Amino acid sequence: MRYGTTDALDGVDLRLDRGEVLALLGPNGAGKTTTIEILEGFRHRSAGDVRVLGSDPEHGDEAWRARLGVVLQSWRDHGKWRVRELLDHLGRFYAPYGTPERPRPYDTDELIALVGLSGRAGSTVGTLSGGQRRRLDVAVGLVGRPELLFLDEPTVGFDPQGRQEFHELVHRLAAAEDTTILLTTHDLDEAEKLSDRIVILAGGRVVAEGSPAELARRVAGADEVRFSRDGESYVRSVPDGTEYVRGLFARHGAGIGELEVRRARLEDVYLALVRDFESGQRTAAPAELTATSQAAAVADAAAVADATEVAP
Ligand SMILES: Nc1ncnc2c1ncn2[C@@H]1O[C@H](COP(=O)(O)OP(=O)(O)OP(=O)(O)O)[C@@H](O)[C@H]1O
Repeated sequence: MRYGTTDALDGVDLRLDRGEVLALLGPNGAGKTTTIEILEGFRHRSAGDVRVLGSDPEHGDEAWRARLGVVLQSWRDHGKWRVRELLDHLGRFYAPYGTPERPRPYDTDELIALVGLSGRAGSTVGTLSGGQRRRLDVAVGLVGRPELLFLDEPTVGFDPQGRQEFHELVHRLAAAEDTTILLTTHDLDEAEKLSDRIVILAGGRVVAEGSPAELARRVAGADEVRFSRDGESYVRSVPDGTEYVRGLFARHGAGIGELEVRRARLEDVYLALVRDFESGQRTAAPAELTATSQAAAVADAAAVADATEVAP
């Protein structure tokens, strides 16, 4: 994807399997939104091959579109509609595309309950709080019971309880409804909790890819062990915390106190990778992290060259 003379995405190659939850992470301007807008068919790519649910998004018809759910970063209109009315209305567009396995649309009240808006079903959209508005955005994305759901920073403005309920919803959608989910977030804890696989973009390129655990293992001296002995405090950075602690007790037994083991978190890997990238040390994913799974392709994006934009 090129804007003018700037490559916003270069050589991005990704694949999602049915029922998989993939999180796209990366600093501001990394190319996350551009990637998902290309996959949604909202943006003409400059070059490269893309297949989403078997079709090129630029040529996707209504029946194809009905199988997708989209939650954009922000969406402001319909202020005078009431929550139930709006979802009822939008749901009607999906009715012709229902199948026995995937009845469309969702029952409106069931959907409202699913996103935790039952108390506001009769309220006008303009009177919702920021977090409630975001829940409605998620409901709009879900109303057609999508097979593939795009979520661009879905939990911005959610309170902790809303966030947890949303995480449960995502797990339920992926497990019970086999919904494939591609999400972007700046919340690394959220990415770690929600996703089967994480792709980290920086400067329009994939700089790392793997499960949260695989990525966490990438940090050298991954575990941090803190303890005290004879009144002195120690901090050690070691590859395997369990083995180190075993040795510690074998040598010093009851002399060890205040033990704390901290495993490497996704946040450590993420910050290290982005720092490397920004200092010019890393421009592409390490080979061992780029192997992707072989199962059915849902989305495949690649890019370089010249571009025009289409309105969503
Ligand atoms: N319509 C546009 N015209 C020109 N450049 C654009 C356009 N849209 C995005 N860009 C540029 O493309 C790059 C990627 O932007 P994108 O919005 O995809 O990043 P992002 O990873 O989603 O960022 P954020 O985390 O801030 O949402 C940025 O450098 C941005 O300035």
